[in-house]
Amino acid sequence: MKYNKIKICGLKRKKDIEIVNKYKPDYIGFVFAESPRQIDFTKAAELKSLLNKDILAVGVFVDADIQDIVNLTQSNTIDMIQLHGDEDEEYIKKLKEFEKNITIIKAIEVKNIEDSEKWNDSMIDYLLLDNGKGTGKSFNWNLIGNIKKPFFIAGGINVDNMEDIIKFKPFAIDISSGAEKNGVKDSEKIDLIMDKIHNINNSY
Ligand SMILES: O=C(O)c1ccccc1NCC(=O)[C@H](O)[C@H](O)COP(=O)(O)O
Repeated sequence: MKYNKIKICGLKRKKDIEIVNKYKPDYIGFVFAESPRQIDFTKAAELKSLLNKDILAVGVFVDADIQDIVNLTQSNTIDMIQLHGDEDEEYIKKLKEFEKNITIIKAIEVKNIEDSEKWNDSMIDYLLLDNGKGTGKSFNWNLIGNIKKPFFIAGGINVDNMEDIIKFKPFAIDISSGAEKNGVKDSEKIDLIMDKIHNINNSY
């Protein structure tokens, strides 16, 4: 059976953790890059200690210092890495050398078909196809190429377009703005999103 996973990104309050512990997405994201959703290392460690152990925490970085990423991994503040900047294969190789078991998601802004296909032979574990960085806007889904890596789809996803996205066979879908009301994560929206994914997964 195909099982579509969900990542809810940009958590920064205790209340957000209470919400995800209730609805249990597969992944949550802590954004360490500059953003209205930015969280510092100390707060992320505190929130991770409250997070249900079945939910994996993804650290979202933009061209960050590799040592910071390694420290956050070794302290178990994060379980996976999402690189959302201009990180190249050399950077990824270095990260894997520091931390052999690290799981890396490389986020890219999709502007043409080659954008996604050029990561097929990379050391990354997953690709994340996005419009930008938490923009709340979609990219042109017809530009999803012949991707060999399992991939997340992000960018402007919400409860109303989830079914359309699933047709492109992502490993997971990633939602941030679509799970917010007045700039913060919203319990009702996350409830609807999780309900929708359960219905989709049960329909196979
Ligand atoms: O969310 C941010 O503000 C952000 C800032 C800097 C780098 C990455 C960021 N977000 C990464 C994500 O994984 C978001 O979930 C993804 O871009 C989708 O966001 P949205 O379009 O708002 O659903």
